[in-house]
Amino acid sequence: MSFEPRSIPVDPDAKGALASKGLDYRLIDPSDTGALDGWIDADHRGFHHARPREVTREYERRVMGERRLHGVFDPGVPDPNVPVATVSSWPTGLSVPGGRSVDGWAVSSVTVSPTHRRRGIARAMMEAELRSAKQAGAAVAMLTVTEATIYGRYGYAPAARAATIEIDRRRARWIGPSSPGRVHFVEPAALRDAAAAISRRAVARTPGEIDRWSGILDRMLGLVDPDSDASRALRAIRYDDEHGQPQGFAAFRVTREPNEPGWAEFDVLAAATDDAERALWRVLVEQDFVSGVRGRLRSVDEPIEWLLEDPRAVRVTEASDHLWVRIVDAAAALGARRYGAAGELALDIEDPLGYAAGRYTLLASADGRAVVHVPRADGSTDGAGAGSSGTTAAPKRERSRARASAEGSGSRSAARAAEPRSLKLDVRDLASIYLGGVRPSVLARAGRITASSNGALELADRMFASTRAPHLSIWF
Ligand SMILES: CC(=O)SCCNC(=O)CCNC(=O)[C@H](O)C(C)(C)COP(=O)(O)OP(=O)(O)OC[C@H]1O[C@@H](n2cnc3c(N)ncnc32)[C@H](O)[C@@H]1OP(=O)(O)O
Repeated sequence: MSFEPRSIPVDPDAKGALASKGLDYRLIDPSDTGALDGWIDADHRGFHHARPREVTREYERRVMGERRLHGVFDPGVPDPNVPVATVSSWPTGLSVPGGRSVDGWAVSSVTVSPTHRRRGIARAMMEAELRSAKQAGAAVAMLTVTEATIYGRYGYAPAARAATIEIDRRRARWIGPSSPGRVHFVEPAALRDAAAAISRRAVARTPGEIDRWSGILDRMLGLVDPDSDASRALRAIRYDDEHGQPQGFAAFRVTREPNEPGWAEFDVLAAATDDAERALWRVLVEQDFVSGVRGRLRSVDEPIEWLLEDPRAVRVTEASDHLWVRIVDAAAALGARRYGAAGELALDIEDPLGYAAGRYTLLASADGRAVVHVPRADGSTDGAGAGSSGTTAAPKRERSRARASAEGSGSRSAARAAEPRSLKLDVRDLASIYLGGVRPSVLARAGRITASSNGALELADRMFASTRAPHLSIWF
């Protein structure tokens, strides 16, 4: 990814709104180390982290230097170099059903100093980020959240969940197939290149994952501060297939009291193949001298329960919202993913901020590709998406092929005469069904989606289904 963080100008509306409160909202120049360090200090303070040590600061400079950083400055505070509010953002791919990716805008590091809270600073920054996302050509904006009540007001909604899974070691008798390759212990530093390649493939096959940025693997593998106790406790394993090709890795640590069996805990298990996923799980759950294994940020449909004789050895101790998505360009977003069933479905989207409002008609063919008819300012519609992540108008031939496939040969004329089946939904509900994380019929039962008929709801469930449950396995 190559992105010039300052290629989009500072949002004039947010600048004006904050200036009226005596505050200066501005972009940080990453080559100005003093300004960058002030921003990093504010970010750490905002998330209640300790002041960064030099190794952490150097890492943060490297990672944050590639992002678009805004700070809000108050000239009246004792250290005016440290902003009273921060936000970071960057363009990145989001994996969607069908092994494809959509252009996304990641938002992170949203902090407002407790001395300046509830004056509308976060709102000004968040609304500016949506305008920047639109300007950058992103179809969706996304974030992970500290609290689930903050971001709905900007149109974000939970789109992929994550689970904490615990396995009771004594009951974990493996009955799954043996993988043909081998698992090896490796030094974390030696794993870096293979881990990057494996992660790219693991991300591509999992809707809900976002592209990894340079530096995140250093954090996962304990390479940011390798001499710290936490990094030295980290053990890394790699799965090589029967041809010796690396296909998966995990990093775990065993926490324990002296002479007591401990818990093997991991936040990272990335697999490019099912063989790799099974083999890594197996080594983790078959360790001796541990009472249990705890995996964080795992998928809500992890297959581990089906790989052990006693399914009750597995407990999901937490499962909650993790990735939050905001649809910024509905045509591009809807056109990027593949659909689980052929059909024609109209979506009447309400969006108080205007980005995605209007009627979009989805025409999905049996191969999962969809043409999206988008509203135009004059009230007419135009074709867009065409199953790609772009928003170019769908070629006529492609549209008629999709329509023919969606309608089926027997009922073609009847279907053409009828109004398309439709759903009425808020932009947040669209975000929640977008990756297949929840069925539209569940949101209809919750009174959030209104369908034109039971048939429309049933079709929507089938169309928006994803073979693989959406899953994001990192915080960002
Ligand atoms: C993507 C991420 O980075 S997630 C990390 C979020 N950051 C944190 O949790 C760090 C600690 N918290 C903070 O820094 C701040 O309290 C923030 C960023 C959550 C809020 O900043 P503020 O400037 O106080 O928010 P602001 O005054 O703009 O409020 C905007 C709206 O959000 C609401 N809001 C603010 N904080 C919260 C909260 N914690 N829970 C629910 N609603 C909230 C306000 O009531 C307001 O609602 P309204 O405009 O609809 O009436």
